[in-house]
Amino acid sequence: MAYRYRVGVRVSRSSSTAHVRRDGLRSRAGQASRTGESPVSTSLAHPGRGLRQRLSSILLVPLPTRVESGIRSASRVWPVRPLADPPPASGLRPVRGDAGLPLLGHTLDYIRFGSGFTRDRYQRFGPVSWMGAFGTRMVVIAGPDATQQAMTAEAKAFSQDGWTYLIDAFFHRGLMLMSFDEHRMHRRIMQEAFTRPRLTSYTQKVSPTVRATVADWPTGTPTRLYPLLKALTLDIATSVFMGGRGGREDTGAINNAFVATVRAASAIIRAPIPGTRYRAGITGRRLLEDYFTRHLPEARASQGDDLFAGLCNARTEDGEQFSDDDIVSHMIFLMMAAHDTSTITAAAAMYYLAKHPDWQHRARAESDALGERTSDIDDLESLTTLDLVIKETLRLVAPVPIVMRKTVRDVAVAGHHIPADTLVAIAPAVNHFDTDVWSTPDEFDPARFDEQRAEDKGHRFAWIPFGGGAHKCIGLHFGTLEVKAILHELLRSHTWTAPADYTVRWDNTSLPVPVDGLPLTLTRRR
Ligand code: HEM
Repeated sequence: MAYRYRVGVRVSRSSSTAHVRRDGLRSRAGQASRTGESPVSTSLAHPGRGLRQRLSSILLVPLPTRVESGIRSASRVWPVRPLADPPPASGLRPVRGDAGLPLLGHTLDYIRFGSGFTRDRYQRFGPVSWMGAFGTRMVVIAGPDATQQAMTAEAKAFSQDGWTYLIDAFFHRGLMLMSFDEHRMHRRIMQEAFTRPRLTSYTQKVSPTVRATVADWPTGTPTRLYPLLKALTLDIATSVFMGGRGGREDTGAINNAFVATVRAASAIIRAPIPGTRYRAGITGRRLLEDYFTRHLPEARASQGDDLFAGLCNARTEDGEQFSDDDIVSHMIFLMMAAHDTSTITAAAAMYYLAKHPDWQHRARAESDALGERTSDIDDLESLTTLDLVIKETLRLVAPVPIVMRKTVRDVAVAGHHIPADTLVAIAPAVNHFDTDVWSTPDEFDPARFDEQRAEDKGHRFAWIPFGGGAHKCIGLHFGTLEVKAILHELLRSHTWTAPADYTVRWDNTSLPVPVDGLPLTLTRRR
């Protein structure tokens, strides 16, 4: 990779080829420089091109409120029908819902309105409904009671094949795609790579990467923070997950492969036709398999304290361990599971802290009190204000707003009959706004999580950004620590602001990402 931007900044000192342009755009294999395009010229200062970049999809074009609510109402015009008749004398009700547009169903409504759309349907149909989406029909389960029932009491009726439908082609044999006994066995082995001593070593690697990276971030002008954070979390993953192995390879290509696999999950055309998102996802998967397979022998031979070596050496008391193929598949899934979710959380937290300077100030006071030293796991765990801020951020912007399942037999949820072999989307993000649990749920109010108010304790399934039951996120502690380390370092080194009239919009094409890359203005403190 022997190209340079005319005006650009190296974002990371730890990755050799990961370049991010001054406006926060990650390089796409040097395209911009080869075409002679100045990176700064693509910044917010140039409305024409900026517009194209800001609108990640034509579906997300901001519209006047009247038109927005018109589009929302249009999603309600379709005839409502029962999904299937309940067994006679069962006392169960049919699941009601509608198919939406031919083929597309309600896919476009979801992309545009995200959890706003699922909240609408919850109000309209209650905790169990069905809709057409992603070329098929799916039941949506939402609300704390129904979610709890599906994820715990009736969990045996739900396999992970709902995920298989959406992402198996790209995340084949990731832990989240496994069900029942096989899942239990793989999870037991993987748990060995997530013990407290291992988390301590992973966390140790995060702060130095963050410190080195954010020192180079542009200041004094609106900068798209999301791509910068995404590059940073990829650098962190390279260090924590790979122990620096492969650090000299084209991290830009690896990043693009991840982006392609994640985006392909919600592709409307679900066949590998050239030029489609789906095809790009398949190509990305191949590249990632090749990448991890190449580095596997070295990771196997090492006793390293990175996650890759951790998976290679993980062994249960009964001697169960992963095969080479397992490790490659688990690494691809883990990198994806950790990378986007942490980036979204860090970006959303930065947004809320910009909009609520009182909380930024309060969190900074705690970070400053820790002093200059590189924070370890105990330091990060002591940052209680950031705890509240991160919890509230995960409530308002759940990085995984729906989790997928498939029924393996007929099952009753909240008194509704769901037939066997039905695709199911459980919607945690709806629970996060339930007015039975949360006061003024649309407001950013981190103190709702403090010991006095403890609103989250109102229901076991009120706050479930990491899911619940057997598949609850295995990386929830590491994910939280990573986001904390990023915010902690940023609070110490910078302040940041957003214009008073700025409101972020989220693109829900796959996991939620800020449509405009999140332009915030950083100011260096020292
Ligand atoms: C803020 C960060 C994160 C969020 C919000 C998040 C969210 C979730 C959710 C909702 C699930 C449940 C999926 C389901 O029920 O089907 C899940 C599962 C999972 N997550 Fe995370 N995650 C985060 C970070 C991480 C990190 C850092 C890692 C790895 C280092 C990770 C690895 C996994 C794995 C392996 C699973 C599958 C668990 C299983 O099926 O047993 N996640 N995550």
